[in-house]
Amino acid sequence: VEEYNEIARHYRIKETVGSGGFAKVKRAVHLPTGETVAIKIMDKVALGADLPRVKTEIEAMKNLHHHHICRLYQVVETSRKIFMVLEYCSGGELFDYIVQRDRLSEIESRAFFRQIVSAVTYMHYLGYAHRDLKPENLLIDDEQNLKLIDFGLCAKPKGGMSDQLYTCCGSPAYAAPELIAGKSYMGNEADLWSMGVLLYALLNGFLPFDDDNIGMLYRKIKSGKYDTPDWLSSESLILLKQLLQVDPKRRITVDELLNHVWITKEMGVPVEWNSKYQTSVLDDDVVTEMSVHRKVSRETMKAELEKWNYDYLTAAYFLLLKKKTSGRPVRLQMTL
Ligand SMILES: O=C(Nc1ccc2c(c1)CNCC2)c1ccc(F)cc1
Repeated sequence: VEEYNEIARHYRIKETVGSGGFAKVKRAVHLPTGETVAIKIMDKVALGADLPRVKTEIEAMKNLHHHHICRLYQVVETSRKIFMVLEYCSGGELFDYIVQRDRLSEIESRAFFRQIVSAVTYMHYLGYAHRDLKPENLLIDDEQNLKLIDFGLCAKPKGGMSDQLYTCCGSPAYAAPELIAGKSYMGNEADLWSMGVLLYALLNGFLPFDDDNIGMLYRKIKSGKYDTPDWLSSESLILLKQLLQVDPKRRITVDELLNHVWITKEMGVPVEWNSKYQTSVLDDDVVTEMSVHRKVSRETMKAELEKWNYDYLTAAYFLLLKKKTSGRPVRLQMTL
């Protein structure tokens, strides 16, 4: 109970919308703005050795501001719990979306895959590799936009993307051959393989490499051989072949992917991977509303906000900004 007091002061917690390994996710309402959020709740004792993964995820999300990456609004840590207040994605997981439809058309797959390419290119550009790309980690918001989640395994090698990574991680069915071979591997190259598995899942509704026996699964991945159902177009087959290249050095790169003929087909333009969010400059309307509401000067409020503490102020700022971009009034309802 006292664990929740801290969070309950500003949020009305609603139903559980997901529960994974060591986290439970609940829908909640941010009381000062009325906006809906998702709160990921973790128990530090239950986390055990996985606690560093949560710290990794929090630090990464603080630096990743992109319209196809789930936004972190606030972090609350009590003696026993960690609460991450995140962007709510009412459409749930892409995984369930595909299962409900058996498989997606090439046109719908292209629309989603371009968003994934946008998010992953942005991450790679900032020196991060996700390393756990799969449909369960892609959520759909209320405008059919994909939002990438779960940065617990992402890596930002010290020496930039050229640094090799060693830890084996992620979900086996999406893992690149070089990763399961235990060799050193490049995070961005492994992400490209996983994107190939993702594209295959979008277009077919099942996985290219699958087996209940982990040894058999690894053999299939290393073989690089997968079925090619007759509904796949020749262009789709070509792109899959370029992504699911067993040799990482022969695999397509994100730069080649951005304006690939399959990616631009009927869209006419390459993938725009730059973030639409402008976080370096504070929004005037939001600063005004917050400074008036807290009865402080704009300068004081700006100075507080620019600390980016990911506290109630950061959450109120981002959620007011979200209201503004969605065309809703930039108003705070109660004392912060
Ligand atoms: O919003 C989330 N999940 C969510 C929201 C709504 C629904 C679901 C998940 C699944 N059932 C349909 C409704 C969510 C957001 C961030 C996150 F890290 C994890 C989960």
